[in-house]
Amino acid sequence: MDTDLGAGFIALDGVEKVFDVRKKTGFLKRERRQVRAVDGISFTVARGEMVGYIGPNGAGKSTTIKMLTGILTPSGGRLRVAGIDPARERTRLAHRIGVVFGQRTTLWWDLPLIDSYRLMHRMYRIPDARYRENLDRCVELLQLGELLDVPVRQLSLGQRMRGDIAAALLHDPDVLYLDEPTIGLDVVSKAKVREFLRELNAERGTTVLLTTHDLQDIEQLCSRVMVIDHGRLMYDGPLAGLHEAGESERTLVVDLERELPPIEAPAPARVVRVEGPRQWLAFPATESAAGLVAAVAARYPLVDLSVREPDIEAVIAKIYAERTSA
Ligand SMILES: Nc1ncnc2c1ncn2[C@@H]1O[C@H](COP(=O)(O)OP(=O)(O)OP(=O)(O)O)[C@@H](O)[C@H]1O
Repeated sequence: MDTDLGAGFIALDGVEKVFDVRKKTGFLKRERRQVRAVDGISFTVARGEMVGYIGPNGAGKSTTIKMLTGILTPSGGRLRVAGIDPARERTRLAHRIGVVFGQRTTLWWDLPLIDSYRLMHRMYRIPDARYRENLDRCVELLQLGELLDVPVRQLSLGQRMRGDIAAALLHDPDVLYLDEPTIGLDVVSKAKVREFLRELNAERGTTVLLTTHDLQDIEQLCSRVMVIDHGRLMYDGPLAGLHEAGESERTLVVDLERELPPIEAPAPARVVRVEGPRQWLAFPATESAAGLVAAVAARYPLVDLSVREPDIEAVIAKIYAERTSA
């Protein structure tokens, strides 16, 4: 199917990326191998959409993002971001996009945060008034006020991440690529980052493509999710549909007052593990936990309980197994 590249703000049509890998197999002997990191991907993202782009390790997510920023040139297919061919006009595109890689920083390690921002102000030739306005807004919403004079290496991971997100937004990009923006953050920092992204999207209409292993990032931010595996698009639709496609389950972890036989839970919930007074009950991710919690609490002496979200890798693995066996 030929995707109309004019239709989406981000548009890919049959995009491929093949890496030539040379592996040493002996003295003076090398084997050449090709890795199809992205294997014919087509999708469009409308302006202002917030989309999750997920998949297991090595699925091809980073390679896709690198092609969308112009860092890598596709081996085949066509792509456009804001009407621009990224590989051909990387510098022009740089003024339209912001990128945050959770595991790396674009900030200068030894400089106070504000100095990195001043450097970006000049690098991107951001008009003074716009720079001021964007900086003030980010400082306020991301609570960076007290951190501006602190060298980046002294910031905590959560503070550094907020600093990085601000850096990606100083030039007012139309598109923001986020690669694992909440990785390693504590619950409070995660909430702050998510809240900020929601506001950014609602107020500015920034288009966001989000890569994450944290299903809650997607749940709280994205109405649409794309799943990629082995360089191919396996699923494109709402998150709820992903749960159904993968028939995923959540887990209710129950701490009882004492060791007891497995809890008799209302079907389809069932006990999947017992360890002393702690029991694990699996139930469909599409159902609310409230009914199950009430049923258990009415009959058993509880000390504590918590709900665990389905493991995203497990959901994807199930989808993949179903598609390949179909
Ligand atoms: N520069 C490169 N040279 C050779 N192979 C590469 C290169 N970059 C990526 N690959 C390979 O391409 C495949 C896809 O990698 P990619 O980094 O895009 O996956 P990913 O979905 O981002 O994974 P992760 O979640 O681990 O970051 C992997 O098999 C990887 O080893």
